[in-house]
Formats: sequence, structure tokens, C-alpha cells
Amino acid sequence: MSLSAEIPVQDELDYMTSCALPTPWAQFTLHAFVEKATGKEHLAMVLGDISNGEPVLARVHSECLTGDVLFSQRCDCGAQLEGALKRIADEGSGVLLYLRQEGRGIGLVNKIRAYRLQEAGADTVQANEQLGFKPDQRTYGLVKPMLDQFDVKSLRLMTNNPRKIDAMTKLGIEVAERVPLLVNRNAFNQHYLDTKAAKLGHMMKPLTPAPVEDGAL
Ligand SMILES: Nc1nc2c(ncn2[C@@H]2O[C@H](COP(=O)(O)OP(=O)(O)OP(=O)(O)O)[C@@H](O)[C@H]2O)c(=O)[nH]1
Ligand SMILES: [Zn+2]
Repeated sequence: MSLSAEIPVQDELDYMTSCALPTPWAQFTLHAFVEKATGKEHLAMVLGDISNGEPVLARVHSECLTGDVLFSQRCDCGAQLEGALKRIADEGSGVLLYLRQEGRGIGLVNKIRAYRLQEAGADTVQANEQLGFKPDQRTYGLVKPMLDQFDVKSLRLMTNNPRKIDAMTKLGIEVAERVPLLVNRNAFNQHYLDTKAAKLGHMMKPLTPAPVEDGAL
């Protein structure tokens, strides 16, 4: 990429720079943005031609240091990150936005506090509320200027979260297709995933089958 691309392009964000990022699955280009209001560094991993007007295979991933980096099995984040990058590599093009909204927007220390409350019996939603937060504090406004940088207007979005799809639509980004991302259900995260499905609307089949009603078979 030429240096002339390294200029501020958006009100909310500065586009900073890029480099090649070899991964086990493909060589992506890593683009760095800085959010003006907070100084947070947000990332885009791009593979192939995503500016050709076709819907782009995409993942809008929220930071989860424990899951993405420290191999935590409490959640499905690390496996979703890997699964999304593999799928983009398999298809030969796509984009992964890595948004620094750790702990559904409450930050790492508060997420650890929330985990501690979950160890005492709260579920993931109750734990946030006990700490004085909404169940999900995330916003997605930065997705628009990040995608504008690559002239992307339509997504094949890898997610199970209907609120993420609504947020894209409200930003004027078309979600041409939802691509489910169901990975790494395990003994440690099944209650968390079932709570996401029951209370946060995530589109996931519960692990425990619903009771069969009389006469249903
Ligand atoms: N506050 C809080 N945040 C959590 C917890 N577990 C994971 N997270 C954070 O939740 C975010 C990921 O959200 P998820 O609900 O797993 O997934 P999603 O992004 O809404 O939906 P998908 O696109 O389907 O993955 C990351 O920022 C994690 O750090 C938890 O128990 N409490
Ligand atoms: Zn996680």
C-alpha cells in the first residue's frame, strides 16, 4: 500500500498503516485504525479483493483477551476467531474487524469481576447487571468508517448475534447473508452459550434438548 493511503479519512477514526500478516491459514493484510475519542487501536484483517462490489465474507469480532489469547474455554471467542479466519482463507477473500470492546464493552478487569460473580452463581447477564452495567455495552458505529476504508457495503456476516445484524443494517451496511459460527461448545461454556441464546437472543441450538411433549412423537 502506498504511503498516500496513510492519511486521516474519517471523523471518528484515523487510518494509520498496514502490513502483511502471515497466519497458519493465509497471508492477510493487517490494517490499523485509531479511534479519536478513546485512542483505542482497532484492526482489520483483509484477504483478497474485498472492494469489487460483491457481498464480503466478514466477521465483526469483539476483543476477548481471555478467549482470543489465553485459550479460555469459558466462552467461544477464540474458536470463533480462528474459525472465521479459516473460513475467509478457505474462500480466498474476506475481512475480519477486531474491535477493542473487551468484555462486551465493560473492559477486562470488570469482565474478570463478572466471571467471579458467575462462579458465585450469577449468569453472564446477571453478573453484568450486578456490576452496574447493561448486559451488553457494545456499540458498532466504528464498523461503518472501517468498512468505508475498503469500499465495502454489503456483508456475508459470520455471527449468531441478531443485534449485530440489526446494528449493521442501521449503519447502512447490507447483511446479504448470515453465516452461522457455531464452534467450541464445551463443558465449561455450555451454560454461558445457553444464557446467550436465552437472554441475549443468539441463534444457537441449546445443548439440552427441549422436553418432548406428550403425543409429539
Ligand atoms: N461481560 C462479559 N463479557 C463477556 C463474557 N464472556 C465473553 N465476553 C465478551 O463478549 C464478547 C463476545 O461476545 P459474544 O456474546 O460471545 O458474541 P457476539 O460477538 O455477541 O456474537 P457472535 O457474533 O455470534 O460471536 C467479547 O467482548 C468477550 O470479551 C462474560 O461472561 N461477561
Ligand atoms: Zn470470550
